[in-house]
Amino acid sequence: MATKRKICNLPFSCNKQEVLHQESKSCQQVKTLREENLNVDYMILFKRPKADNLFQQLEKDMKYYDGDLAQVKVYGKWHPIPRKQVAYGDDGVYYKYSGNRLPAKPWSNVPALLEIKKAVEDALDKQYLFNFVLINRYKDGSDHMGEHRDDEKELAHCAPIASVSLGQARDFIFKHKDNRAKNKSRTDLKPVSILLQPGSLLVMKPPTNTFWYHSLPIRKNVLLPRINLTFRVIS
Ligand SMILES: O=C(O)CCC(=O)C(=O)O
Ligand SMILES: [Fe+2]
Repeated sequence: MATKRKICNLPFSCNKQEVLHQESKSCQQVKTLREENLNVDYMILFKRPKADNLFQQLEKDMKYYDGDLAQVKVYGKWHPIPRKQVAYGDDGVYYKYSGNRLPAKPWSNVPALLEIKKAVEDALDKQYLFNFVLINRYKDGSDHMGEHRDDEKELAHCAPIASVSLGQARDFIFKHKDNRAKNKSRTDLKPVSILLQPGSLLVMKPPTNTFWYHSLPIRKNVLLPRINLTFRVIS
């Protein structure tokens, strides 16, 4: 069974984004991405060759979903996902995502996951204990993830989503909900792009996912695989 735990060590209000993250002693440099209601930090968590070594361990040990769990529902229709996906986490935790109910496999099946989770929690000054990670593997630049917000109600509203990238660097793009194809009422809020390097940690803090979509677009010139791990707190 999923256990309930105290999730927020600090009081959070959407007007006080600055309380959520203090720079970790282990991180040299934090790049901050700030826009209206966009509150994102970026840092290198694992240097080479450590990042390459973790990538190889995950390639060896990770078992991705197949069958129904490898599909997503878009506008009521099921499609194969354009990448591979799996979730790991605490016993009994699951995540409802794009029409699927993803049950977490045990952390202990993949020792490198526990090491990465600890490094992420340390980088965030142990303010959050993550009980779930969604993992996506992009075999090359044709695999991708469309524009979405991670705003499911099961996600603890006060906690960030901590995204670790390994393998090939890929572009990642934020778009404000009021400056997308169908609604351009805020054209002053331009898309924000960042190249996610191997070994990097991107911390998407509230209220980013309420206001900004993000995507990993197709990049035909990318020939090598990438693994992304989004650590989450499911309440
Ligand atoms: O692969 C990435 O960097 C994006 C992953 C993502 O947005 C997600 O898992 O929700
Ligand atoms: Fe996402």
